[in-house]
Amino acid sequence: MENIVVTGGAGFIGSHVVNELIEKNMGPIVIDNLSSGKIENLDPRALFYQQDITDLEMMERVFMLHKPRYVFHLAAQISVSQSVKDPIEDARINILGTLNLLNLSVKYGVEKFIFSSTGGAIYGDDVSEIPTSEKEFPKPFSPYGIAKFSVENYLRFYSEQYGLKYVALRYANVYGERQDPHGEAGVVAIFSKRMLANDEVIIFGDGENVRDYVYAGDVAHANVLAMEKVENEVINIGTGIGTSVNELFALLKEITGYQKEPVYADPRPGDLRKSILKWDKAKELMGWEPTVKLEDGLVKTVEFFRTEMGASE
Ligand SMILES: O=c1ccn([C@@H]2O[C@H](COP(=O)(O)OP(=O)(O)O[C@H]3O[C@H](CO)[C@H](O)[C@H](O)[C@H]3O)[C@@H](O)[C@H]2O)c(=O)[nH]1
Repeated sequence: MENIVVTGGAGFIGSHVVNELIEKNMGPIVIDNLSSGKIENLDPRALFYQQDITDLEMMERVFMLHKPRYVFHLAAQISVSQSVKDPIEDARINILGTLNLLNLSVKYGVEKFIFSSTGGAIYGDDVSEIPTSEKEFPKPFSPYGIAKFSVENYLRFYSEQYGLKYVALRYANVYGERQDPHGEAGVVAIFSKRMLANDEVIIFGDGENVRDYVYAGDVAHANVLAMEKVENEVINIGTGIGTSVNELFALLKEITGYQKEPVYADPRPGDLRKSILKWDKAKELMGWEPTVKLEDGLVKTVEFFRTEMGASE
């Protein structure tokens, strides 16, 4: 069996990638420091190292031992607002941690490096077209987006200099089972959990900010297709469909049976007004398309939180 490393495999999106690989009988080796990932997220059939990507010595041991053919890199400092508060820490993990993995990938002969980048945080607000394609030159507005774009540039360098093949996937707003609703996580997880607990739901601003919500299972599938079908490309992964926070609230209200009205609060500083991604390139190059409609994905997500909350009562 080919060895495949998934960093961040105990995290939200990473655990979906792990599941998809296991379904395909490609049991992966997971590296995760459990800073935001959880052991419960992880399929027990995956081989697990609780290690930090910034620890070069430990990373080298894993690479030396397993000589992976493919690396899916999803471990990251995931909070945009945290990156604004502490750009150095964000860069330490998201840039320097990634460079550790890139150096080791070259040294130990990794065939392809599949990187989780961002669509929402990379293009910024001032775009020439919405839905936005990969042709748009990135103008990231946060240290988080700057770090992701830096890594994309390093990937190009490593491929030209050392022949390391790569794919960078720029995700829209990913939602689904196992998203962590605490702190800075995505709006779908936050709203779902609050509605199920009958807590207040807060909408920042007027609720007309628009996002492109893509289901985590579809994102996981895009990762596996990227491994199999393309090289040295940057590819958007989204649905091309925009949904406002007010619309999202209404959909989740219906699904959960929530009775309260939302509480409108001040706009969140730095929030984009509108972000929607074109996904034609993903279709063209690797035959990917979003398969789970938002309504259906929300039902699955709410079901997950309902079960999880029931289990912890
Ligand atoms: O309690 C909340 C939480 C969010 N929102 C609104 O919901 C929309 C989406 O916010 P998210 O925090 O879910 O996501 P962002 O669009 O800010 O996206 C950022 O946060 C995401 C977290 O899932 C990803 O990291 C993504 O890459 C990054 O750009 C925004 O208009 C936000 O103001 C609310 O109204 N109430």
